[in-house]
Amino acid sequence: MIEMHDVWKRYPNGVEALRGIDVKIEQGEFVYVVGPSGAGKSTFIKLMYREEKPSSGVILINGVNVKRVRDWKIPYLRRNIGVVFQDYKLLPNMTAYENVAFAMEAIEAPRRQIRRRVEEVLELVGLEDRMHALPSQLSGGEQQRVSIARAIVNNPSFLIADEPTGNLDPETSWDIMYLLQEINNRGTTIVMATHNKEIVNTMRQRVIAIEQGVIVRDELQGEYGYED
Ligand SMILES: Nc1ncnc2c1ncn2[C@@H]1O[C@H](COP(=O)(O)OP(=O)(O)OP(=O)(O)O)[C@@H](O)[C@H]1O
Repeated sequence: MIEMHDVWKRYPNGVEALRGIDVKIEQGEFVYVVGPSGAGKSTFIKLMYREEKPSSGVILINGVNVKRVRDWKIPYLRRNIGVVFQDYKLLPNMTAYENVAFAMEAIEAPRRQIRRRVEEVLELVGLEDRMHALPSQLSGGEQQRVSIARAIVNNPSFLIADEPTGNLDPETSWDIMYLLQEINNRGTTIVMATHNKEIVNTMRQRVIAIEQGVIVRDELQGEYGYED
């Protein structure tokens, strides 16, 4: 479970990106985070994987207060949280296989486990035939599949995605959504910030809307609710 209690985020330049966030996300949920540009969606998501720290308030990830986690323990916290970005963030000089394996090497998984598990997740995302390709040899949708494989390879409880379909055409975006749905069906909690109205309105999952740093709407089977 992810819990936030009266969470505020003030950046050093004085911008208050989040102003008193209270939220609970249970294991197994699929949650869309929507809202206008600059509303605080990315900040909300960055706090979950501790890319940013809250200025005040408490964030618990499976009961662990992320503020109290010492820096050297962050890799262990992150092991439980896979992250997917709009621009994939793959290492350009490593193959698809190596990009995914790297995430297991980082947590010092046993070598014999790595090969089996990396092949398994690349198969799950439909890339078993492309595993020795470099990112530059893959389409945007394929690169996003690699990044999803990398995010789930260590079996995290949570998958956090910031605009994962932002650079993809509508058809490829839907392929990625079906993949995320399949991962959610297997028990992984998914939190996804998005501007994709069609996807949110078709999937009808929980929707949290943020405006000016405040949660203004939190609905099960919600709608996108904006025009863009
Ligand atoms: N590192 C930072 N330093 C200072 N201000 C920041 C920083 N990151 C974000 N902000 C500001 O905080 C506010 C919220 O930004 P955030 O990126 O969380 O919004 P967003 O809802 O994700 O927007 P978008 O939909 O455009 O990605 C904005 O006013 C932004 O300019």
